[in-house]
Amino acid sequence: MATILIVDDDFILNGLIEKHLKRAGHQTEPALTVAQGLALARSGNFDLILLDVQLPDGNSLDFFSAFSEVASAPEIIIMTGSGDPDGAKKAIQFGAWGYLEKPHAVRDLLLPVTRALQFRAEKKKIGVLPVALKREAIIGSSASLTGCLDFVAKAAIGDASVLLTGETGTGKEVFARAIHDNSPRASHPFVVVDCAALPENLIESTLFGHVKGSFTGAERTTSGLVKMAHGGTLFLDEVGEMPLRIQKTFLRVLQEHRFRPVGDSKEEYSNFRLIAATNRDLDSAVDNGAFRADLLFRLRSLALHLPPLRERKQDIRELTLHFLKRLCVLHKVSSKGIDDELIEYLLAHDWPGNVRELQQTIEQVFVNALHYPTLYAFHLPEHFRVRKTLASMTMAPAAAPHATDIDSRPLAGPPPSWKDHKTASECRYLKHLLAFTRGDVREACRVSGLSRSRLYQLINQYNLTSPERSSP
Ligand SMILES: Nc1ncnc2c1ncn2[C@@H]1O[C@H](COP(=O)(O)OP(=O)(O)OP(=O)(O)O)[C@@H](O)[C@H]1O
Repeated sequence: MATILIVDDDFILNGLIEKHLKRAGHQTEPALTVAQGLALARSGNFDLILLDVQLPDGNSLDFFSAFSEVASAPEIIIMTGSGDPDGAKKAIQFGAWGYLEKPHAVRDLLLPVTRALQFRAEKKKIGVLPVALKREAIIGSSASLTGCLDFVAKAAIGDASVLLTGETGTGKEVFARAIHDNSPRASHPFVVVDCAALPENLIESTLFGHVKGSFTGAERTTSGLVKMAHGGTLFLDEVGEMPLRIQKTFLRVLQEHRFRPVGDSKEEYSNFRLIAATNRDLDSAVDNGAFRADLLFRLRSLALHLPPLRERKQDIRELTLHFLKRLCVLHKVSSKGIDDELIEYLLAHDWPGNVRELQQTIEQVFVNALHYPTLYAFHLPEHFRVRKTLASMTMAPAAAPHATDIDSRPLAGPPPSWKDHKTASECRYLKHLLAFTRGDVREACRVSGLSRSRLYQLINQYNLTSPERSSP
């Protein structure tokens, strides 16, 4: 006998399902809304939840993780209208046990329920009932983010190498840490290697260590980052920037977990798990000969692509509240409210710098509103307000200058290829950025929303004068 929660606002259907399940010997509880369902799920000890999608107080898929993460970690079967392949796909991506089309929900009920309960019983027997994921640093409950969290839960169990891809600022490092923190290696170090910032002449020594006197300046024997990650996780950030000659060496290290410190005759061993991240298309890099196919194959045993923020705007409000709360605690000021118009502005933006850009924007808003109890759109950086004001004027959208446009003059003559145009614009933007921030890397990152390593990567790519790397 199992305990089953039925969340469906159709009172009659709910009753029919209850009757059916009770006849089969199960205990049931009905709920008519997301809120009621969540309250019951949190206070009860359910084996299974039958979850309708469209409920009076919201789409239950938006709360899927809240249902699945309650203490009893129930199986979930989604129920929705017929002919909704998207709903079915989403349900499975979220980790639902199964999917029932509503018109036949009563008729077809018992088979999936029995299977889900059998599966649960087996899980209990072999002791793999999911434990709640540690995800304090990861905010958001959109469908795509929840899918990424499911990946974290699965990836954390084993030792296979993981490749995280996604635009700058989407949270690749945050997810790498979450995999580590949820893994059996959590009590050992998480060591970050920023491949874009490795000094060319010291790469081997930084990674593998060196013995005293092996080169000028090697005053004492030092361990490298690979050794430091022994027992824990080695995180190769911006792995696409790793020079080819090191890629070859690293492939062997990855296969054998053995390496030789600079100037040493003996090999050392390190039992690390590898997670790598990149915002580059490594398949194209392989085609261009800039990245080794065999290394990519090794890195990509498990792969996760993190969606850009513009594709999961449902997370913006939650992230904003989180960043604001953190700032209030940090600066020891009482909590502040957020005006709805401000959220509208944030939702209208495309966030090329993703969560990092949102975080920096909220920091700016916080500073501008330091003495106010509520944050208003007025406190946003100027370019947000300029763009919104222009958009709301009668001006045709195409004629409205974009605040971040570098050159809004009409183009003349035959257009260059898209690639040439993109290269020229990127280079011009970088020059403008570096001149505007007088080469201050931290400021350039803040203004552009680029990460430090991505900025260096672009500076190298366009052969621009590299600013000081020592600034924090
Ligand atoms: N889901 C999230 N919840 C809370 N904070 C997040 C989330 N995703 C990213 N952040 C924050 O955004 C910032 C950028 O995240 P992170 O460095 O992990 O991105 P990234 O994809 O590794 O960027 P890059 O490719 O530029 O190195 C960090 O301050 C991080 O804490």
